[in-house]
Amino acid sequence: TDVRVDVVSIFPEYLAALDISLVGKARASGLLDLRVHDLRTWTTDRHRTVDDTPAGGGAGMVMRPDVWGAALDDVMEGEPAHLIVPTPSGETFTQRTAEALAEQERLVVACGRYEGIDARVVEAHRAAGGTVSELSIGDYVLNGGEVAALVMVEAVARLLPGVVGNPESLVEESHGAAGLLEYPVYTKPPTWRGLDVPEVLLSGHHARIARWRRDRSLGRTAQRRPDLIAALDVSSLDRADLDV
Ligand SMILES: Nc1nc2cc(Br)ccc2s1
Repeated sequence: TDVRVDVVSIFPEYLAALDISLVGKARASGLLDLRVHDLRTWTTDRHRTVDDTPAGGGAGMVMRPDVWGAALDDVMEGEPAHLIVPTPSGETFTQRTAEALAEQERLVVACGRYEGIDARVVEAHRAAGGTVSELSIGDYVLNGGEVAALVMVEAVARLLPGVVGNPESLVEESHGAAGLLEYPVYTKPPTWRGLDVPEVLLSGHHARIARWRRDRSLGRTAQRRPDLIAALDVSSLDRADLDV
């Protein structure tokens, strides 16, 4: 069944990038029903106010629960959609998260700005029986959730059957099932600016090529992401890999 994704933001034009390329094709082909909404649609005053001062004081502004509540009620149309709230204080969004979200039929992404959204919006959704994921795309602070929404929607959309032309290309990739980083890739010409493609890749020996690639993935992962080595499911490596 097709996936419906609704994104609510005060900068809906930020999400226009999703009209391009893969996600754009998925939308055009009906695989992905992506709708973007302007939060200010649900404001109640002449100034279309979405924020107010933080309870307990402090700098910045907080997004109002009443405006968000009205928006999410409308967007969800009574259906129990999974609510995603990008936030620097969220759990880290990983490829595993993307795989889990790609199983959902409906996703609603609430893009916060300022210091965030009044916590009661998430609390009310849970109290109404809804599910919520508060997710961060990394340990850096953005100015709002829109960039995170772009990242998450793309990461999920490309996992939907039919979105990526060749599903094969989904198998071998960084952070894939094996949990390793990708090996370096080459194409023609065999020599370029005095630099050669590694001989083994031109040898036609598929077992050797596979071994070279596995070695390079392991080496790269150990070098750049030792944290992934710790998490590595050793059983996914065949014996030949271990006598490195
Ligand atoms: N890493 C992230 N930073 C931010 C900042 C704001 Br403001 C909203 C969402 C996110 S996700």
